[in-house]
Amino acid sequence: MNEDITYRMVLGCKRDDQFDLKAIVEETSFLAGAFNISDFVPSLAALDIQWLTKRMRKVSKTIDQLLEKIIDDHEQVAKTTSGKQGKHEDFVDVLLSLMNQPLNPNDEQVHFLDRTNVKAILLDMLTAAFDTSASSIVWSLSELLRHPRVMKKLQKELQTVVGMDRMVEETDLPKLDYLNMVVKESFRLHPVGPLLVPHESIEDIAIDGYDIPKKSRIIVNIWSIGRDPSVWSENVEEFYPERFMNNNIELRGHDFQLIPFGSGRRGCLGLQLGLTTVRIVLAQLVHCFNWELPTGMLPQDLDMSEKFGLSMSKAKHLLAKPTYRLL
Ligand code: HEM
Repeated sequence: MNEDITYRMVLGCKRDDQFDLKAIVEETSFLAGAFNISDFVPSLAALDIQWLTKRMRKVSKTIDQLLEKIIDDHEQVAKTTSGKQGKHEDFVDVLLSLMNQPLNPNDEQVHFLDRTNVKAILLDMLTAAFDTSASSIVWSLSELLRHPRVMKKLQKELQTVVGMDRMVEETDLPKLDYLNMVVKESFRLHPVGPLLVPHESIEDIAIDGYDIPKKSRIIVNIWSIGRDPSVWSENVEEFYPERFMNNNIELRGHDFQLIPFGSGRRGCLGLQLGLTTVRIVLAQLVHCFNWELPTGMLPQDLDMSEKFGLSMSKAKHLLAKPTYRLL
């Protein structure tokens, strides 16, 4: 489902079965976050002893073919619909409309965007959008399966606010306070970007007695912040959404104890979309279905190990049996 949403949202088209987007994005994220010994011993780079460069070349060729095809298709459609009224424009169309525009009216040679830039932006959006929402939903549902009390309470809220004769809609989301707390609690324990993306300090600064010079590479470990008892309290390892009951801690980057989307200028630009996707999909899964773990498995036995990469997903797939529950 997430693959379909991403295709439509970023590429403005239906899924192309010729390409396995999930595998492409997973391989790209793995390679981007992989430990590369040549970063520390540059003289080994030419040997490519971990075969990372070889794999990167292979995946980059596949990505290029996919993006070239998407751009070609959009250019074809643009030619045939040019000048027609009511033409629907998607994200790729907007980027293409900016392609080859002069950045400076007095200098025709320097362009705002070229074809390579367009492909890079599309790849950035695909990798940033694809795994993040899906992983967050899997983590949240897994925590609900491990905590039947929370699952029941959430189902009760959905039953009261939405009823049992229709599905949850986006307009219901502001009324679903407990859902909001469940999602925050899940992001606290399982941020899909545990180290955000590397930032750079723009001025000299001292934090807690440590001097950090201007232009330092800054890695913010939000995974640790989310599990720091001095920030949250003693029951920090427990999945307990009620901790958000009487406070205004938000996910938008103002409350530094909870920044799963980062903060500031380089924070996630898909925050609103990602958050809405996680909330609506989780709400529908919990509202439409009762969930059971495989026979004999107890909630506390559910494996919650993490797979570390550029994004942090669950190491083992979640297996659970749904039973439809709406009227
Ligand atoms: C639950 C879903 C998502 C989560 C948890 C998430 C999380 C993040 C995080 C932690 C960062 C790095 C921020 C920083 O270092 O300060 C980021 C960056 C980014 N995200 Fe998301 N994201 C999600 C969904 C999306 C979606 C749906 C899109 C696009 C439609 C998107 C586009 C981006 C982009 C383009 C950046 C890079 C921004 C920059 O470097 O300027 N994200 N995201």
